[in-house]
Amino acid sequence: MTESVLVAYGTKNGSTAQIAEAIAAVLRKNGLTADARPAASAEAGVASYDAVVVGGALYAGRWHRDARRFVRRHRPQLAARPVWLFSSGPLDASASERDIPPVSDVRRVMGRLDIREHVTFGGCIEEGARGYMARLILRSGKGGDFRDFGAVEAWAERIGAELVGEQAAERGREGSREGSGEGKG
Ligand SMILES: Cc1cc2nc3c(=O)[nH]c(=O)nc-3n(C[C@H](O)[C@H](O)[C@H](O)COP(=O)(O)O)c2cc1C
Repeated sequence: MTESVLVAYGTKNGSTAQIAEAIAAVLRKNGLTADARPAASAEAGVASYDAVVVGGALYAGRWHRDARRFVRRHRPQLAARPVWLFSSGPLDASASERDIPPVSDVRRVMGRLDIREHVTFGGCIEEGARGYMARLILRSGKGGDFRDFGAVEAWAERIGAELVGEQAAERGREGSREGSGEGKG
């Protein structure tokens, strides 16, 4: 059976949702089933998925509340699956130039769940963004789109390769068990 991946995201202005969609699209290209869903939506249940990617926008040094709540709510199911995390935030090229360490909310998750990897991608704030601070950032000319979709897709390719590789290895083990007659009788 094809492995299925949930890409759950917490966003305020929509740019993290687009990163999640890009990740899901790459996973599908790799032959997996993948859904990008708002972390707050009821649909974002975990039980029917084999692996989970959770992403959240960064606001004032915090991982988006929906991403935090999602992890809290689904922790037992997440603990039983491969999990990757991402953050999106920096409004400059820094995330493309170096690894940006996880914020404390994400570090806390990493202390409680054995996740595969966390990465921080550049963020985006554009005309129409909600909130006084967002408007202030835009007015001061510090807005823009700093998301590096090449980096996002490369990361998703790695996740896809890992899952597809593990799936093939599992099938190989099942095949050799059947071949040796193990489990029969
Ligand atoms: C009020 C405000 C606070 C922000 N705080 C941070 C921050 O602490 N760290 C960071 O890397 N980016 C910060 N950002 C940038 C956002 O994380 C970035 O715009 C992100 O792409 C927004 O994601 P969203 O469109 O999914 O809501 C902030 C943006 C705003 C408007």
